[in-house]
Amino acid sequence: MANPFSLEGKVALVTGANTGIGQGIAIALAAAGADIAAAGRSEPTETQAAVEALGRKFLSIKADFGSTEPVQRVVDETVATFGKVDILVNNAGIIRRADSIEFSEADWDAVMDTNLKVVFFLTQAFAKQALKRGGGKVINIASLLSFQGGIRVPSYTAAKSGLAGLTKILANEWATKGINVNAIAPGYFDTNNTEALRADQDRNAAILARIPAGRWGRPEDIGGAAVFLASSASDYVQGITLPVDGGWLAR
Ligand SMILES: NC(=O)c1ccc[n+]([C@@H]2O[C@H](COP(=O)([O-])OP(=O)(O)OC[C@H]3O[C@@H](n4cnc5c(N)ncnc54)[C@H](O)[C@@H]3O)[C@@H](O)[C@H]2O)c1
Ligand SMILES: O=C(O)C(=O)C[C@H](O)[C@H](O)CO
Repeated sequence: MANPFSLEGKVALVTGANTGIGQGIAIALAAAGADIAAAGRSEPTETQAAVEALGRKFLSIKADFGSTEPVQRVVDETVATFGKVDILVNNAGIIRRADSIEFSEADWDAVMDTNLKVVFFLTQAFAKQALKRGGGKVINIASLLSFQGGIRVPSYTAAKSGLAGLTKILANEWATKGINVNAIAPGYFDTNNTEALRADQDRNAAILARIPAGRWGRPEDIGGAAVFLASSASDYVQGITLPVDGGWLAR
């Protein structure tokens, strides 16, 4: 039996792959055999070196996902270099924290645009080329706040809950057309995104006390779930949001 987790010959487009969770995912996909197109606004970092050390190709695409402007270009540039895109990982995302009573329209729009609207239109651009080629895999990076309310993050919770719903509708639409659409819900991971939470001693302690695994997640904790959802091992898995949370939701 062929290895169902192999990504040999596959091309993955990962947004926000130069840091944190996106970096963990890009390196794991490369270790499973995929070439990587990394689209985002930051410079290539150790992600590029790690992917190339694994013998895979790495393409860096500059893109600001604060609007839908770059979505078609990002898919086109990946296809121009690699001939196709098999796997899309919608990882780039932002968070804004404030009480709902004073939450600004600018912060609402920024989070909803980057974390939800742009994800939809990038996925649409990806699917147009994937459908012509017989299919592909979409992985959306959701959150525990796809399931729970959270604290002082109204637009983030709305966007990540919406992303779990979007994952289901797209899975429904494309399940017979060879595209799998699933999501991963990371728990509390030690990245830029959560720096402010670790800087607050009380909040940090409360978070750690609630995680059965007893520690923050690390970027390398997320790769296995991404390889599963990117590979033929998950061909009959559709529309799920898979927690990778050290047991947070089990508590
Ligand atoms: N850290 C956590 O605990 C946690 C938990 C659940 C979900 N997430 C999600 O994981 C994803 C990655 O976040 P992270 O924790 O690795 O933090 P991070 O800040 O290191 O990563 C976010 C990435 O998205 C990119 N990005 C953000 N806005 C962008 C824009 N307008 N254009 C282009 N790129 C942009 C950043 O450059 C960065 O590379 C996000 O969607 C986040 O919501 C994080
Ligand atoms: O609750 C917060 O303030 C967060 O930062 C949420 C985390 O980033 C994460 O999305 C939880 O899964």
